[in-house]
Order: sequence, then structure tokens, then C-alpha cells
Amino acid sequence: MAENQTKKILVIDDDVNVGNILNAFLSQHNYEVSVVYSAKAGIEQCKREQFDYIFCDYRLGGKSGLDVMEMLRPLQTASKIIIITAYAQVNVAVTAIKKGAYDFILKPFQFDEILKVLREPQRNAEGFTYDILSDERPLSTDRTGFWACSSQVMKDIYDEIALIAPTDYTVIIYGESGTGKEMVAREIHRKSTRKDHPFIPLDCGTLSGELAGSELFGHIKGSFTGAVNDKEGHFEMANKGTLFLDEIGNLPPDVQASLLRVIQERKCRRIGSGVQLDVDVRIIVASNENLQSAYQTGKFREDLYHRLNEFKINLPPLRERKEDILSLADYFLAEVNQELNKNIQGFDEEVKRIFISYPWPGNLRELKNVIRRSGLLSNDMHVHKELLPFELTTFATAAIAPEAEVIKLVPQKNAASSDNSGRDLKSFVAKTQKDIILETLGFVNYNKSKAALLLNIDRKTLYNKLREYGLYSKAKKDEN
Ligand SMILES: Nc1ncnc2c1ncn2[C@@H]1O[C@H](COP(=O)(O)OP(=O)(O)OP(=O)(O)O)[C@@H](O)[C@H]1O
Repeated sequence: MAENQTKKILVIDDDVNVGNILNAFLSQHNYEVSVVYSAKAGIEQCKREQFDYIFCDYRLGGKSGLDVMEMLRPLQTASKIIIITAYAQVNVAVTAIKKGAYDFILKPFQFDEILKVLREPQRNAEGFTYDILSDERPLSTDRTGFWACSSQVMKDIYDEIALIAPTDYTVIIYGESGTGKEMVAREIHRKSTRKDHPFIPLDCGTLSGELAGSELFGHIKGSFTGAVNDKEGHFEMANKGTLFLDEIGNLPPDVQASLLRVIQERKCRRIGSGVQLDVDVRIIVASNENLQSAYQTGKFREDLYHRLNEFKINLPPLRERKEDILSLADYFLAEVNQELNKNIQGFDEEVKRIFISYPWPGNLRELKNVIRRSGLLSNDMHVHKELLPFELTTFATAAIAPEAEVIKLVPQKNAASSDNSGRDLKSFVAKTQKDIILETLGFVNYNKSKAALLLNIDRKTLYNKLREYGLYSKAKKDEN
């Protein structure tokens, strides 16, 4: 695509008005515009002519913008596809971007946004524009559902994903349940050269010994009791693609040994069969326990660990990246709006405060579920506190209880001067720490181990702080 030539744009939209508006506006800005009103006509047009950009409505009669992208693939066109979508369908646009759309614009149109999209070609380090259908363009970091994260730690992880995806390295993803390990694995696959082949997930956490081997490698009929048919294993299913093994630490030792052999030899044999099958599979594994410690305690094979440990990604729990909470909440709400055809605009300030202070033990999954639930129940423009589930409202009550009341529950002896009304940093920090400890203790019913876990400190440190803030007598009493 030559930079200085007039750029050619194809608009595919079954709404004549949209076609007319875009035609008029883009022609005014010196683009050469063609308009067609169906997916089929669009494809025919692309067979005849090369366009720099294709504006494609997401809903096109019986087809979708995603269908058009699929239909264009065999033409290997270098056109950049921009999906047109209504605000309530923003999640759809997110999916389109993930599947390789260049960008999306929202209806009603903001004309300066359209020009921005056209004037900001994505360039790689050498200054070349990316071919949109090749899917090599880095995801715009603020527009995709996957990247509805704004914390620096997640941005860094995103860069790591971009770096590691095109290689065949095995990746270990660590993180608590619900932190997004599978999403990361899918993203690595999506950005890899294997993206047109299967991504096959297998949860090893729930598999017993015999079942684990059979799920991974398959079996032939009669090879063990219950093997009533031949069965394809996940390795075969993932051939040429990616196999994602969740909770790998739970695999029984003999299956770990077989797994290592298959990875090393790139050959797989169904249980009970003598036939070796070639397998070309990239492995990504996830665990919420440290596999290095697991091999040190003999629970995991050391040689398998070293074979898998080519690259490591640590996904922090949501409570350690609070900057992500509200952007993820907005993203999940947009999903709910889309699914339920609602138009909830956001969250009450109080709800946002609760979201920020709540420790989210179930991480993103819990946040998503809370928003799905409250979105379903909401009949208003905003989500109110009353729609939050019990654990959040209880937490909020503990968190916002007047300090005096809480202190009554917790007799103060040798307390640090928490009533210091001065604004010096030290007393401010002390007061904040004390408040958070009290909130957390209340939340976990004064269970110190759980509180220490949520506060991300060890029990000893928690006790020291309880002493420091004059809360120790309460802690002691509970201990007995
Ligand atoms: N970056 C993200 N943006 C939007 N949604 C996300 C993101 N990461 C995860 N999610 C959503 O959060 C939920 C949990 O994610 P996922 O299943 O990947 O977590 P996990 O760590 O693999 O969980 P488990 O360990 O329990 O299997 C899913 O519904 C997923 O769609």
C-alpha cells in the first residue's frame, strides 16, 4: 500500500444511511470510497479490487463482520478491516480485534475517531505496517477484552506474551485460581504461528491416574476395564496446535514420566496400542503451586520440571493489582450489557469503593460472576450496592463500620496513637494499616491465618502489627 496514493476504502453495511454518511464523510477527506450492502457483494468487490481499508458492519443480515473476515482470508488481501458496531456490542468488537480486525468504530459515529483510526497505522519497530489478516499486529492494549487491564505488571506480562508467542517454547503459567491463566495460554496460542490449529485445554486437577493417561494419550478398545471404544488423546487432538495442561502438578508420577517421554520424542502411543504417532504440539502448563518446590519435595519430576520450564509467567492475584479492578469491571459490564441487551452505564461510587477494597479471593472469575449477577438483577442505569452478593456487602459493612464501634470490639492497650489527628505521613500510614487489618480481620471472622493470607503477610508479622496497634489482646482472646 503506497503511502502517498489516495487510499481506497470499501464500506460494507446493509444500512443505506450508514453507507451514505461514510461515503460522504470519507470522500470529503480524499478517500476513494465504494459502498456495498451485503457480505457477498463485499467479497465480490474485494476479488475485483484491492482496498486499503474495509469498513464492515458487524451485523449484516444473516452474516456477521467476523464471517466477512473469514471469507476474505482465502483472498489474502492486505486490507485492514474496521468493524462498525453499536456501543452495546462493544464486546463483539473486542472479539473481532482478537480475530484480526484492525480496529473498530462505534455507532453513533464520532468522525474524529474515524480519522484517527485511518491516520494511525500500526507499525512495527522497522516502521512497516502490519498485514491485518496475518494477525501479527500487537493487540491495542486498551481495547481488547483480554487486555482490559491497566496495571503495569499486566502490561509487562502482555509484552512477555508477545515475545514468547511466536516461539515454540514451553511456558509455565503460575497464578491463583481465576487469575486468567487459561486466558493467557489462549492468547499465546492466538498470537503464535499455530493459531489456525487447535488449542486444546485439559484440566489435570480432576483426573485420576488411569484417566489422566487415557485423556492425554488416548487408548484403544479393551486396553483397560471401561475402555469400551478407541479414544483419541488430547495430544493427538492438539496436533500442530497447542496443548494447555492446567494444574499439571496433580498428574500422577507414571503419567508425568510418559508425558516427558512424549515431549522429548514427539511421538505418542495410545494406551494399549503398539503404534507410534508423530505429534507436533506446543505445551503450555499452569499451576497454582510452585513446581520447583513440588519437585524439591518429590511431588513432581525434576526432569519434567526442567523440560517444561523454558519460560515462566506469574499472574498476580487481583488484590495485588487493584488498578485493574475497575477497568475489568467495566469490561465485564459491557459483556453483560451485550448479552442481556441492557444499557447499564456503570457502578455507584460506593460499589466502586467496595470493589477496590474487597480482596477477591476468586480473582477475575469472582469479579466477573459478581458483575454478571448484579447486571442481571439491575433495573437501573447504575449497579447499586444492594445488588452485590452477601460476601461483598458483609465486607463493606466491616470496612465502613465507624472506627469507634470496631475499636469497642477490640480493646486498646498500648495502642499506637491512632487518634492522632495530625497529617504526618507516619501516623497516616499507621492508621491506614490498622484500618485495613481490622477490615480484613472482620471479613474473615477474626481468623488470623486467613487474614494474614489476604493481607499477604505472614502470621508473625500480623501478630507484630496487632501488638503495635494495641489489638493484640483481641487476637490473643480469639486464639484461646
Ligand atoms: N485479561 C482478562 N480480561 C478479561 N477477562 C479475563 C481476563 N483474564 C481472565 N478473564 C476471565 O476470568 C475468568 C477466569 O479466567 P481463567 O479461566 O483464564 O483463569 P484460570 O487462572 O485459568 O482459572 P483456574 O485456575 O481456576 O482454571 C474467565 O471467565 C476469563 O474469561
